[in-house]
Amino acid sequence: MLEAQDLACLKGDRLLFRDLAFRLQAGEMLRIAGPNGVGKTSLLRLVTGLALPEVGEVRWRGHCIRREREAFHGELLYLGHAPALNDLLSPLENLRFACAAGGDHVAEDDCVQALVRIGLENQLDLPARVLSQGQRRRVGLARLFLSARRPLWVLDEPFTALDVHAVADLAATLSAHCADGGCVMMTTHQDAPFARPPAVLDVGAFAC
Ligand SMILES: Nc1ncnc2c1ncn2[C@@H]1O[C@H](COP(=O)(O)OP(=O)(O)OP(=O)(O)O)[C@@H](O)[C@H]1O
Repeated sequence: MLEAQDLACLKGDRLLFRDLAFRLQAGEMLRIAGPNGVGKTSLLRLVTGLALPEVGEVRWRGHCIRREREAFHGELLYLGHAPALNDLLSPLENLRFACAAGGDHVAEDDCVQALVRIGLENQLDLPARVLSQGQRRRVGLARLFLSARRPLWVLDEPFTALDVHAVADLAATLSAHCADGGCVMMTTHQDAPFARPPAVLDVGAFAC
């Protein structure tokens, strides 16, 4: 479904990696590994089309994502490493805004159910500024329950700040998405109890 060939990434005047290639099929999970600063987030930004590679290209369903941008983004859910919340809005308002901004027209009841399912039933109407770091992370992750129709999930450090039960729940959610024919590409520095261990792409192996 998703593949990259000969990718090179330039940041400032520094080439982070080159000749990077991978393939991600339906039902598969790929973990992007490597030390701090090696270029994992930078790779996710290339893969999502938020940044352009210096060399190489990314293909989705055989088409270059630069040429089929709209169709590709309609099938992609990208969650960055920091939950992008408006501190003045509640989790419910933030989730509804994120869905609308991403082009998903989701009913309020479905947003409430997603937040309850991710463990925020007691925080639905609080301003986001009073939430703990783990609760902030959960608000962003609630989108996963509203994005089953998007087969490709690209997640930057989704486990950060989650407690042990939330890590297990998220691992199960990601495993279920793959079992349903979706695919997941993520960075993480921690182990999680996936149904099947993900394939690993070590960006350090392509570092310049
Ligand atoms: N505009 C820029 N100019 C120069 N260097 C940059 C620029 N933006 C990012 N970098 C560098 O690019 C490198 C890769 O950053 P990136 O966030 O992709 O790393 P990472 O592997 O995701 O790290 P971490 O594990 O800490 O999240 C870092 O060394 C960073 O300092």
